[in-house]
Amino acid sequence: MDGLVVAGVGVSFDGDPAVQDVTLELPAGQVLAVLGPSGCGKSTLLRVIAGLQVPDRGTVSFDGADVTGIPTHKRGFALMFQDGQLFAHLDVAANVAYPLRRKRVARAKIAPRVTELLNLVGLPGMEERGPASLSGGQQQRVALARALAAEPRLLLLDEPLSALDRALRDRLATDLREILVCTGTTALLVTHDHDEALTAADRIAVMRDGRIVQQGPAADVWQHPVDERAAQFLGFSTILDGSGADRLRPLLGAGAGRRIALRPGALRVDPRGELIGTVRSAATVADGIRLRCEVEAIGEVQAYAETGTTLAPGDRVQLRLVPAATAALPEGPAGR
Ligand SMILES: Nc1ncnc2c1ncn2[C@@H]1O[C@H](COP(=O)(O)OP(=O)(O)OP(=O)(O)O)[C@@H](O)[C@H]1O
Repeated sequence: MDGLVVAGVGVSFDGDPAVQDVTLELPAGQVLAVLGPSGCGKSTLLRVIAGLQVPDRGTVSFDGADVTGIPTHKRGFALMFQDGQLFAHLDVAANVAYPLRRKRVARAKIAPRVTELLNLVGLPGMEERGPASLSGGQQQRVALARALAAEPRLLLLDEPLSALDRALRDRLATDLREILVCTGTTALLVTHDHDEALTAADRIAVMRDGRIVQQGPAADVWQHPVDERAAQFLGFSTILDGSGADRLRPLLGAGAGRRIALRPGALRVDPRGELIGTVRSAATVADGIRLRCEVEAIGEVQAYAETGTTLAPGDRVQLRLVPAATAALPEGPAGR
């Protein structure tokens, strides 16, 4: 297969397994997000792929060739970290040009390429700025331009947006996706942020306790979390079974399953809504009014109303279920 194949990789530190039997596929030209909580082994896995960590077992291959024993600088991969790690003493142009100089690209070709890369990441005309004069988001854009400069066969991104605030992170995740797609870059991103993973990636692998518990196209993983813990990690806030799931199943149609996961926006106040709830609390948030509602046969759930709606504890409301914000969970015990 063209692209990255990780097969049976394991790494232990002093006998404690950090990565266990990880197998991953990333087809050329696609973006894979490895999504998992802090300490699950994401960075260790990324370091193995980069060649910075020797695995105890397993192999890393790229475009059909085993690269497990190849040193980092000979893999043709690029790395980008949470804090960009720009060279503070070099201006933006020199930072972006750094990999080109190392590759001994002809001097006359470097300046136009730097201009092109800065345009690509949305920083036209910033060549002479110093890293310290840039915002956190701008610094990450420069780091991305630098990582892309040498046209890596594979771009490895370790929590590239985690140091940024939420609004900026959302915008940059969208831009990152566009930039990776339009340059045809094969990229692997590790993150603990499900929104970032869904925005940026074609494929998602969910990692937990050193293992990949689920992987596939982003939409499949999103719609069919493998278990309850994966669902929670993917941003589903409520898991219903028993009478709660029975009440919702007719609203979801065939294939709804016996356990149903709801995202925070799955229930909306709507006069045509099929469910009746009693408001327990209401709080104004950025995108509307967030309610806790008691719904018969379901219990207390989160719901949203449009900004400007006046609601108080004790009010009766009709709630509409948004099927796209639900997922079917497999039956059986909660995830490990
Ligand atoms: N060089 C090391 N020596 C010893 N233990 C390590 C080393 N690197 C990582 N570990 C341990 O391996 C486990 C996985 O760490 P890793 O950094 O890969 O997780 P992570 O998912 O990337 O977490 P985070 O997002 O917090 O960085 C942790 O228990 C960590 O303490």
